[in-house]
Amino acid sequence: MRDVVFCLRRLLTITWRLDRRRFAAGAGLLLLGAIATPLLAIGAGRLVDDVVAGDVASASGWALVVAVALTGDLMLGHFAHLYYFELAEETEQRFNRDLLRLVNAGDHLDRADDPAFADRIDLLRQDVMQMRATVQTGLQLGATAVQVLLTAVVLATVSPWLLVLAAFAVAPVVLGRRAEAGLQEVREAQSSTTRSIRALRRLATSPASQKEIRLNGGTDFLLARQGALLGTYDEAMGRADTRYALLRAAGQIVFGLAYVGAVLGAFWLAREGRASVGQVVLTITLATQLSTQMSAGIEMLGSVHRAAAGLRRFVGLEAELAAEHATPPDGLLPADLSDGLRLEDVTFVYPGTERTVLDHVDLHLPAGSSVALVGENGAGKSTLLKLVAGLYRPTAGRVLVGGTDLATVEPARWRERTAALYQDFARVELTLQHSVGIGRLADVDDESAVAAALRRADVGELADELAPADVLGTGYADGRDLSGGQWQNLGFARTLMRDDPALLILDEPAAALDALAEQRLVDAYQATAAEVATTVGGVTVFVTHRMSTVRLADRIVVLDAGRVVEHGTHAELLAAGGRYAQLWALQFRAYTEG
Ligand SMILES: Nc1ncnc2c1ncn2[C@@H]1O[C@H](COP(=O)(O)OP(=O)(O)OP(=O)(O)O)[C@@H](O)[C@H]1O
Repeated sequence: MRDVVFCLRRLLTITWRLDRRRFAAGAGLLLLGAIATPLLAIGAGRLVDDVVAGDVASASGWALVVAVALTGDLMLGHFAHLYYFELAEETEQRFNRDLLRLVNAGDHLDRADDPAFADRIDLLRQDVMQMRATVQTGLQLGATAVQVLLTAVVLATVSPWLLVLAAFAVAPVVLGRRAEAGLQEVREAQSSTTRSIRALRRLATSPASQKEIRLNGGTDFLLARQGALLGTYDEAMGRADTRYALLRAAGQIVFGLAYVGAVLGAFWLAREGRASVGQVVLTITLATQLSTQMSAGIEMLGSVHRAAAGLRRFVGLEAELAAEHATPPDGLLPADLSDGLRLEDVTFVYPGTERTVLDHVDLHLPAGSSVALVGENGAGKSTLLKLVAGLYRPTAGRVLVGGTDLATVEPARWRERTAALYQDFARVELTLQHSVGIGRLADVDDESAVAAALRRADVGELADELAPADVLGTGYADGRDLSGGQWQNLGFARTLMRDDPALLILDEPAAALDALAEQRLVDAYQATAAEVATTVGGVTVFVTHRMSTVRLADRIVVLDAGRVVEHGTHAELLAAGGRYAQLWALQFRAYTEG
């Protein structure tokens, strides 16, 4: 019961604050409807007594009361619905906004990269739907409680003994609650199965994976796996559902027996001359209403209970994130960044994993230099880029910017000075103007700034083909989808919206580009790197597997299994005859033999 009280108090307080007018109107109409139901029973009882006594005038009056109560009973709920429907929608929007904030809370990516976190967010999205429904259910539950109370009071006017019936009505509630709790436990125990089912569904339906799955005829394979998981889930839930139904039925039987007792008791009172025919009718009507109210109440309690579990998850995550970000660093960047970037004995392990991805890395990236990171797949290049961008904090060691530990700098300060295009660049499905402009929020609507960024990225042809107001992507009915390379080009332009970065990061910026576009990008990148170096002394760090681009860098750093194994200029590393020289020879041979 604590859960129910917690949920209703929290949720109804939120809805009350969101829209007092709709709340008051919806709740008021529901309450009036709640009063109409017992009034109907009272009117019907009195009407019968007047008919038996032949009192036409009074009978007409009570008939009118019955008619009004009946109309109220039927109509008020509908009118209330108009109000609480919108209230529920506002509440859903508010929770969705909060969820978005929670997902994007914090200045680091520790959470965003964590699949368990993604799963929690997935679950919270469903919880929000449940909470939306509970706004309506919560108000209806309040009205039902009032109905039950009034029904009990009216029953007591016939005979206080009839209150025993109301007491027996508690049995289905208690057993129903226990049944619901059991169901919830099984649902939670099955959460890893439902998580796998969701992951398979995503795999089978996401546009990114669908092509390959179809080509390989993998649909049946996925369906079979999903079928097996669904089988496990259905078996566990089937057993729980049966138990649930039996417990609820037991509660209803207890109440049913009490109901028969109450009706027989009313007959007995009438036969003894201690109750009128009308009071027998009243008792039968109220007892029937009580049964309906109790069973509706149990349903509603179950729904509130489910919402309470969701709300606790929500509040828990809020508290967790608030504690994590309680004291973010608030230091400033040093005015003098001439020392460039330094990694001092940096070791890194992704949160929730055990493998060391960067292992005691010491590195100096001088101001105004361009640095290429080279290494095999999984060597740790992208991870190093995320660390210098401040998206992750080193597990051990320090990243220094202009001699200041990045861990002490307010994250937003460093973000303002960092421009990055990552390997898994975003397809920002907005208008061309916003898709590029979002790279520097202050200029998001500035057409000339976007045009300049497109020019710097040398993607003029694409820009000529599109108008700033053209909507991009498949997320909109009239959106225009772009090729992978075109999206990457726009990503590059977005990165170049910042024209004064202290750090410019390009992680495989040409992976999706054709040869011509790649050459353009390399030229544009070189021009930008040179500009960044001379104007603001910025450092450009890039990752590419194409050695012809790597050689253009001032310094080359070779990573192997999370360690820096070589660094120097192209000429120095060739002369050293180490790993870099091998890689160079390999690609050079491939070209000449090809
Ligand atoms: N979010 C993550 N959570 C856990 N491990 C990760 C995560 N991202 C990367 N890794 C692991 O860290 C190691 C280094 O990955 P990283 O992406 O830095 O390599 P890379 O050198 O950039 O590789 P590639 O050339 O393939 O892009 C890999 O073993 C990878 O599996």
